Amino acid sequence: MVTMSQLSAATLPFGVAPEVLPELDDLTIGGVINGYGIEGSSHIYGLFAETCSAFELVLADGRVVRATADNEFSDLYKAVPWSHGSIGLLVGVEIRLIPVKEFMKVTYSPVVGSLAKIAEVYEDLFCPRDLDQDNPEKVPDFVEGIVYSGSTAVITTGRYATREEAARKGNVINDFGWWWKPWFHIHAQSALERGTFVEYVPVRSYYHRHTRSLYWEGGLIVPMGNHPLFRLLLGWLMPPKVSLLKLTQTDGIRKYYIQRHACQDMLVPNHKLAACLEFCHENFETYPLWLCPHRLFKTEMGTMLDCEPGFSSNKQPGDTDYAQMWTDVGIWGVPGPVLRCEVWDGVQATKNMEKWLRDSRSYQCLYAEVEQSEGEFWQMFDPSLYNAVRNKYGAESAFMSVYYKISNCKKGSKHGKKD
Ligand SMILES: NC(=O)C1=CN([C@@H]2O[C@H](COP(=O)(O)OP(=O)(O)OC[C@H]3O[C@@H](n4cnc5c(N)ncnc54)[C@H](OP(=O)(O)O)[C@@H]3O)[C@@H](O)[C@H]2O)C=CC1
Ligand SMILES: C=C(/C=C/[C@@H](C)[C@H]1CC[C@H]2C3=CC=C4C[C@@H](O)CC[C@]4(C)[C@H]3CC[C@]12C)C(C)C
Repeated sequence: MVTMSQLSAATLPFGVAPEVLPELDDLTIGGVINGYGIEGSSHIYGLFAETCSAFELVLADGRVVRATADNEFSDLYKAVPWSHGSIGLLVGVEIRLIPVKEFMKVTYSPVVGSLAKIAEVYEDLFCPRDLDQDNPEKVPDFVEGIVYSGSTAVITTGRYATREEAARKGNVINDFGWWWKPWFHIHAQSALERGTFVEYVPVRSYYHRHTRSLYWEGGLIVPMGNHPLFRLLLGWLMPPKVSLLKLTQTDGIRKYYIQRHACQDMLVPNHKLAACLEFCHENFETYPLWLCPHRLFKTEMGTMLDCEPGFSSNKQPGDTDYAQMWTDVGIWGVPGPVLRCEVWDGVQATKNMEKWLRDSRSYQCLYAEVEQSEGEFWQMFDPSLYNAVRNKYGAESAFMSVYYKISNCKKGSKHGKKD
């Protein structure tokens, strides 16, 4: 139950931070490990779970074990991410910390052109085609892309900077973490008019930059939330607690979100990004889209997700023998056809997306609505290690299987179809 906000507050006074710190204040360590956690530094370090060196778990038989990548419980260590609490209860975690500086030098670069051009510029900014593996300083510490329409995007890159550098004459310091400041994605969008600009941001405000507006979902819940007067007087109230929203969600709101709203993340290898953006445009036409690069590591044991088969012999910019460069495409908001009052079927759009992902050997994020069948789900994810670990540690008789926990088939029944 330790949150991302508590984590950064506890580590930054010592000049250190986790390698990957997902942006929303209230996400929990347990949630981002058993589900998945990502941030603009994941192109270097991978997903949050990969930055942890040990998990302490309570197993179905009551044993408390410490699992690491190379002890007798290494199978548990590999199987916990994406398992959604269906293997054991995570009660302790050892997280790797890195030394960090007090500021982030943020560069906002506008891109105008086709979706294919956006994908190309985005990729060039964090893994240049001439990437020299011996020159890692060419690679920024943080990267994210926000695609505002079928032809416009702003890619932001961040590099840690000292207080002295930030304070140098001519540099702009902008602490956009304050409640009266414009929401981050709106501020970033101004690069489309201003052109490329650079500013220095206190590092904690940068880490949590999407909290106040829940990326851009906050605008749907509080439509006037970014109005200057609202920000000035009531901005400190933002964001509404996601757990409270979930708890108070009525059937009507839930149906609206499933049928007339998109909230999905697609994980794709980078060389499929342009095709994925085209697919998103045809299937959802929802903007902005979020692009967050991350490395996916090849593992000997296999996990629920792994690199694309054959990637080592078909290496793309940024790939190594042991990790492939992927991107999380976040699709959150009201689809174009719904805005234009046209017919649009949210369930069908999700099914289309799941099929596209299965056909492309890519993955869906499981916090979202999952419509695919159990058989299709296990075509997308690799069940080998997951099933072996559940069987070996007695989880099968204690915890519901991940598919029944997260999929739509359980809705309406307390324990899911299988139970
Ligand atoms: N940048 C990012 O990475 C972001 C990620 N997210 C998504 O939000 C989720 C995290 O949200 P959060 O509210 O913290 O988590 P949730 O409470 O939604 O938990 C996510 C899953 O992990 C399980 N879980 C949580 N803690 C434990 C634990 N200690 N031991 C075993 N299982 C556990 C939950 O099981 P149970 O249901 O039984 O509680 C649930 O299935 C992530 O999984 C991610 O998909 C959202 C926004 C940003
Ligand atoms: C996974 C990522 C980001 C996801 C966020 C955009 C969504 C995660 C949880 C989402 C929400 C949860 C519950 C809600 C209650 C509803 O009544 C309203 C919608 C919502 C607030 C919904 C909004 C989107 C999320 C915050 C990435 C970054 C990996």
